[in-house]
Amino acid sequence: MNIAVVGVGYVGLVTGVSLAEIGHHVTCIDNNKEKVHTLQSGIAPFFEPGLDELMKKNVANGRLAFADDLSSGCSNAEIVYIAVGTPQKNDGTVDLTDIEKVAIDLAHIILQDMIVVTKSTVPVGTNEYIKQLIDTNIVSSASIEVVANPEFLREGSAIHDTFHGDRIVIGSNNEWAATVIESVNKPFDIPIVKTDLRNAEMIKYASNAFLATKISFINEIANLCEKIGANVDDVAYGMGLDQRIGNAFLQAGIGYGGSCFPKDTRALVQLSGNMKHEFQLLKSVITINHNQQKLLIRKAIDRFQTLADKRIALLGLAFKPNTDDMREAASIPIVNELLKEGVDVVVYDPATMETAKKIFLNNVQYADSIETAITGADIVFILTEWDEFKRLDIHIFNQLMKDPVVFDGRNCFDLDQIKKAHIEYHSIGRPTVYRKT
Ligand SMILES: NC(=O)C1=CN([C@@H]2O[C@H](COP(=O)(O)OP(=O)(O)OC[C@H]3O[C@@H](n4cnc5c(N)ncnc54)[C@H](O)[C@@H]3O)[C@@H](O)[C@H]2O)C=CC1
Ligand SMILES: O=C(O)[C@H]1O[C@H](OP(=O)(O)OP(=O)(O)OC[C@H]2O[C@@H](n3ccc(=O)[nH]c3=O)[C@H](O)[C@@H]2O)[C@H](O)[C@@H](O)[C@@H]1O
Repeated sequence: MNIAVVGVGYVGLVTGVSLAEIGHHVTCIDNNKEKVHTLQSGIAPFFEPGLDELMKKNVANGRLAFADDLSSGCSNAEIVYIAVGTPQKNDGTVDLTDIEKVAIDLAHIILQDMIVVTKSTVPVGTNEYIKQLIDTNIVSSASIEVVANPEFLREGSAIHDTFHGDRIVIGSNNEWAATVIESVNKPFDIPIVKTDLRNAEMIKYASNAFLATKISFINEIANLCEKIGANVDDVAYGMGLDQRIGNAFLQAGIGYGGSCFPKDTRALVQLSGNMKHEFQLLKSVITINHNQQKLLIRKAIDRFQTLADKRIALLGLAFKPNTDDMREAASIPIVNELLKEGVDVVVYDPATMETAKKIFLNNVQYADSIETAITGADIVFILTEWDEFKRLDIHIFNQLMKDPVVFDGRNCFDLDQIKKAHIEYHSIGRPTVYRKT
């Protein structure tokens, strides 16, 4: 089918490329001309494993194109996907400005009947609002139907997730539109859940909130494990074997970040508040996460009393490995707090250095390798579990630091391995390993 995708961010670009890969003719549209220009020159505007190859392949076979203008980009489209951002406002509610703009702009250019599919994460009721906005502003006699098709991909494995997802949710109050979108997605060969608009919107928020809850839960267990002398990795393994619990999302650490869990959990708390329903559990999940992000600093202050004038090397700035995204990464509050404590901060990340420079400016030093970062450091904080860190020969800390003290916020190393090295090692929810004297 002929499909237009509006918004070429993580979700829009991956959606457009994947729909082209399964045989549709897709035009990806963005109002950021620079982004479109970059895409037209064959370069993806962000790092995502496997995306470049698939993008180039489908541009070359004529199924994928890019446009910076809604009208020309949608000229042949039978279906338009909306994948623009839905950021958070200061009060925690969702900012629907971009969604509203796309809906009204579409109403001005739609000339033939069309299905409008929302990929963006939007509060319950938004798809009905989109239909109402288009219906009241439409200039032609065409009619539209709306479908909520929330996205479940993860950054860093977006292509894999799209082709091997657990389910595709198709929400519509119109059976015909739902059936068309079901057939569009059939080649993915992934179980399809057909439901109504509100259920589909709620499935997305409930899923993200549940995953965030799992993370805060295991982090609380980790904090308790430290106090009672247990090891959270072993505890999580033992819990996860129970299929009712499952082993995914039980990795203890310094909390969740990224462009979605923090925003979507706050939005759901807000949405419940609007319905005069206090979502106590989710509020606690958010508070636990907030505290967890600063855990390494509390541990370091307990250990050293003051961090003033210490040189601390941060390994990892991205909110998780395999992405150059630092949105709501734990590294940001950690750096800000360390600077307040008077710490001399040096940072290294395999993918986010350019982004980091825009955030931390001249307030930190930027290293071009792990070795440069840790040379002469008093303390190392590990904030992201990049493979590059997990594969490190841990003796490197002895070689390049005087009295190596490592605070690992992602449990990158096995404790038995650490015991063989001559370092002091603090991790999350596991016993501290002290240097042999
Ligand atoms: N990033 C992720 O991993 C996931 C994101 N989501 C949701 O998907 C939505 C999009 O997220 P991202 O792709 O991360 O956003 P993003 O911020 O990376 O990209 C949004 C794009 O929309 C463009 N845009 C904004 N207004 C426009 C307009 N009027 N016309 C054309 N283009 C316009 C922007 O220039 C930008 O390129 C959000 O609602 C997010 O919550 C859902 C699942 C995963
Ligand atoms: O709505 C969204 O945008 C997406 O949000 C998450 O995807 P993403 O944010 O890309 O990354 P995750 O792999 O879920 O990790 C999120 C955060 O949780 C942390 N995390 C994850 C898993 C875990 O066990 N422990 C843990 O601390 C990660 O370090 C990271 O900071 C969801 O996993 C996707 O299904 C969803 O589509």
